[in-house]
Amino acid sequence: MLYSTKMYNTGQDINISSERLLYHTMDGISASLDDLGIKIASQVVEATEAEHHGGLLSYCISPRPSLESAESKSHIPYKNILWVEPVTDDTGEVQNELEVTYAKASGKHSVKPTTLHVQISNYKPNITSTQELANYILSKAYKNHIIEPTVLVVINPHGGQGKAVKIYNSEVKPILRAAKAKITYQETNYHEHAVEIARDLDISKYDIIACCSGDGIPHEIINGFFQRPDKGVEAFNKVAISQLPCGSGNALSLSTHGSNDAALATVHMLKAMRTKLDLMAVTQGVGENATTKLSFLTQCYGIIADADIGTEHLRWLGPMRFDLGVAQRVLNRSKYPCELYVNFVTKSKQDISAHFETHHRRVSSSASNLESVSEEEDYVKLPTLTEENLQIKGPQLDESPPSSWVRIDDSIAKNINILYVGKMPYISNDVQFFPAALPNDGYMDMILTDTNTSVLETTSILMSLDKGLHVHNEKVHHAKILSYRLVPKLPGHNHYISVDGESFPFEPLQVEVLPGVLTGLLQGGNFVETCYSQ
Ligand SMILES: Nc1ncnc2c1ncn2[C@@H]1O[C@H](COP(=O)(O)OP(=O)(O)OP(=O)(O)O)[C@@H](O)[C@H]1O
Repeated sequence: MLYSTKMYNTGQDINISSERLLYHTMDGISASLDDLGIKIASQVVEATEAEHHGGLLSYCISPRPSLESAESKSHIPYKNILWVEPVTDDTGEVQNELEVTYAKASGKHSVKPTTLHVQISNYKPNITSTQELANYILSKAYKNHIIEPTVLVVINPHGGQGKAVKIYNSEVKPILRAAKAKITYQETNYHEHAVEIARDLDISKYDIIACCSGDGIPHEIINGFFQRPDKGVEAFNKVAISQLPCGSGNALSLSTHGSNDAALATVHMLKAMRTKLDLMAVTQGVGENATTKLSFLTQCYGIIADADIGTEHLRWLGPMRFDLGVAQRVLNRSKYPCELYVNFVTKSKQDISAHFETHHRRVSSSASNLESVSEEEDYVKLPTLTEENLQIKGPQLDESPPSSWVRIDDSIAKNINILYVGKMPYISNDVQFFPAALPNDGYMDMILTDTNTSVLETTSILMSLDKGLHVHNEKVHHAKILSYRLVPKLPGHNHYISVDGESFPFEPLQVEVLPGVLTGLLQGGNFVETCYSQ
């Protein structure tokens, strides 16, 4: 999947701090612990500042505001710490020093693991050995996260125009290794191989499936779980699914880890909070031919689906093919008539803002409560899923939609140019298409535009996608919904329906939310910031 060409940042990963540390990494420098991390003794910093005029060591990833308050120059926040263990001498005897491995800033938007030796002066009286001290720091570094997780890496070697394996080896693996994750490596050998991998997986072996790919592999893993005899109940309960951005479309990573950089996303994944995410059940066909697949990201009909999937033959053009495809269809006033039935939740854009604020505030405050709970009551317990949660409740496609569903007026439905429904805010690096999307509010966001809007206005709407401001344009229909049915009313030739960026049959489809099915890994239990949360 591919959306938009501009390669600047979401603004989420500029949180890498420019704070600096100045010392030789193996000196066993004096340090102390504070609430936020390891504080290097000020005299060490001063002495080494005088010594060094360049080659500074900088560090720090900062997914959430808690790091912004970290002290400058002399501080390694717990959030950056990947591993801590006692230093041993040549004979294997444990020394009074710790080896700390942490994520250090590398370039503007990335990180790499770096190691240093510290001597901590202040620690709790009940800590009686260097190993206990290391364990204590690790428990702070991985508060509400799994220490040494077992990770199944599923990698699409063709992802990211063939760069996925290289990105994994150079950026992802060093971070996973530094964090002592237990890695199982599995390449996909053909389309839908990841469905089989997830369907047949021994889930008892893994904490996380890390898809080193675009959004296609997480889509397949989720659907592989759904094909298990229990519809994936046990798998969804046990294993968190995450994406490390190695593909051309990395919406899952952008929306959850806030980064298109694979190393930074890996650190964020390791430090993220297990959080329940809603999925969407997409049904096509009737009777015995009815099939339901799960969608975690989007369904799309109209200009954007055609500009993405309908321009595959222009791959040689690179990412530009998508923008050209959209521009051509906007200028041609392309329209995509359909019948559209929607089960609305919100009636106005004010309702959406109010809903977002309430839900977002609730999640943020429960996440900060979790941060402040004692070390003993450490781990987040998620609600347990049952098969009931995966039951499809909507009518068959050959039955009438329920009377509570609104049929969209023909003045709009016959003139649609973009119908886009989503569950995650970012669909590409510079496009927050669904800025009001929430991880587990039980609703989808529907966005609709039609050709009653002028070319100029449509262009201006598309130009405001980077900041998510398009949703405030009065010509853009935006609502929180529970379910919908789309019946395309144009021939399928050269037209597409895309689900999570994958091409689906060009025929009627019905979609409903399945609340809280997927176990995902989110920073503080929320999606990254959007124009709604800022
Ligand atoms: N070994 C393989 N050979 C061919 N196709 C594969 C292979 N492994 C995975 N695929 C398919 O590649 C598609 C795209 O995967 P993914 O989203 O991970 O990558 P991407 O770089 O974002 O790709 P694209 O730009 O094609 O969307 C998926 O449909 C997946 O089934």
